Amino acid sequence: MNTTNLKFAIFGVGGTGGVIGGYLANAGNDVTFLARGAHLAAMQKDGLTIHTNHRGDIRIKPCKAMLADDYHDTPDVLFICVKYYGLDAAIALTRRIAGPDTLVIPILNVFGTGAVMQEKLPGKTVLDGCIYVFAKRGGPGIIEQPQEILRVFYGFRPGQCDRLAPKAAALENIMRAADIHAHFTEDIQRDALTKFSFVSPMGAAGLYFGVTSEAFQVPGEVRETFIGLVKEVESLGHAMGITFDRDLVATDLRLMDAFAPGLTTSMQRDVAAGGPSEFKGLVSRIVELGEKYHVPTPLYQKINDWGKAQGLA
Ligand SMILES: NC(=O)C1=CN([C@@H]2O[C@H](COP(=O)(O)OP(=O)(O)OC[C@H]3O[C@@H](n4cnc5c(N)ncnc54)[C@H](OP(=O)(O)O)[C@@H]3O)[C@@H](O)[C@H]2O)C=CC1
Ligand SMILES: CC(C)(CO)C(=O)C(=O)O
Repeated sequence: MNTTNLKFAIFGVGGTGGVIGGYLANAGNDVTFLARGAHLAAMQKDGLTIHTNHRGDIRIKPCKAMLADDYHDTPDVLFICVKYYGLDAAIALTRRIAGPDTLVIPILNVFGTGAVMQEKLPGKTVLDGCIYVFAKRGGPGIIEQPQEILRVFYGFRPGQCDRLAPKAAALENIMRAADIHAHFTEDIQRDALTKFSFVSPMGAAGLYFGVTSEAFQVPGEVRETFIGLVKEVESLGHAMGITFDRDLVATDLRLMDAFAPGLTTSMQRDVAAGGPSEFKGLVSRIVELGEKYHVPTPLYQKINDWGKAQGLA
């Protein structure tokens, strides 16, 4: 298995896919961006530009970009970077293009996405993953990344065949060389739920109170609700048999307190834009899991009921 020159395909070139693919391509890797519409047309004509606040503009030109339907190669690594409501298309694409040696890595915020995909894709290797980044699409061909944070975790779930572990380990080095803080972790469920324990409470409370990052950084109802939601996720994790390697409340508060003012989660931005959102995967899912594992989730229930009344769930 050649792990020195990996071929990457990125499905979904928005905030996350644009940054992962853009950094990899900028470091000289072979990256194909699978996109659509005016964004695709702009990438094909003018390349992909990532505006960052910490290292200026990153420009990928020429940029290998095409419609997913036009991709007929077999990538070594396929990053799935669409929203949860785009997962059916991701599953169909993976079924068609992933080979026996392809690592498929979904980085979605919705905990458990890899297992959901794997169930529908026997014979493929779908890991689980998550990402810490703030990024969104600007105009066509443009990604905005206003914060420096960029960490990607991925790994095999317990019991999953890890025949491709050497390739997954090589990937970690390739990503690090591209300035992506990658972690090929031995406990992706722990690490993905740790990430979830931040983004879900921030998104849920942010929507419920209609606030952005600075409101979480001062004592009061917003911060207390955030802490309460983190604790509910933590209890659920314990009930699911996950052992965390850190205090989630302290970790999540530290992360929150370091944020610039005015930041929101991608779910909040989707709701603000009036389109579909990941509310079901990020909020309702915890209520369902709470019922399944007999863990009380009163704050999630309250916000879920509110979200249902708003038409979000
Ligand atoms: N953005 C962020 O800062 C973070 C996001 N996340 C999570 O990462 C996941 C991805 O989010 P994000 O990157 O923000 O999402 P975006 O909406 O920014 O990007 C998704 C992209 O996928 C494209 N897409 C969807 N379906 C197809 C298709 N069939 N063919 C081609 N392109 C397609 C969309 O195109 P179109 O616009 O045409 O629909 C869009 O450009 C989510 O689970 C999110 O919660 C996690 C951490 C941070
Ligand atoms: C935690 C956060 C806010 C940044 O990684 C995120 O995941 C999101 O915007 O969806």
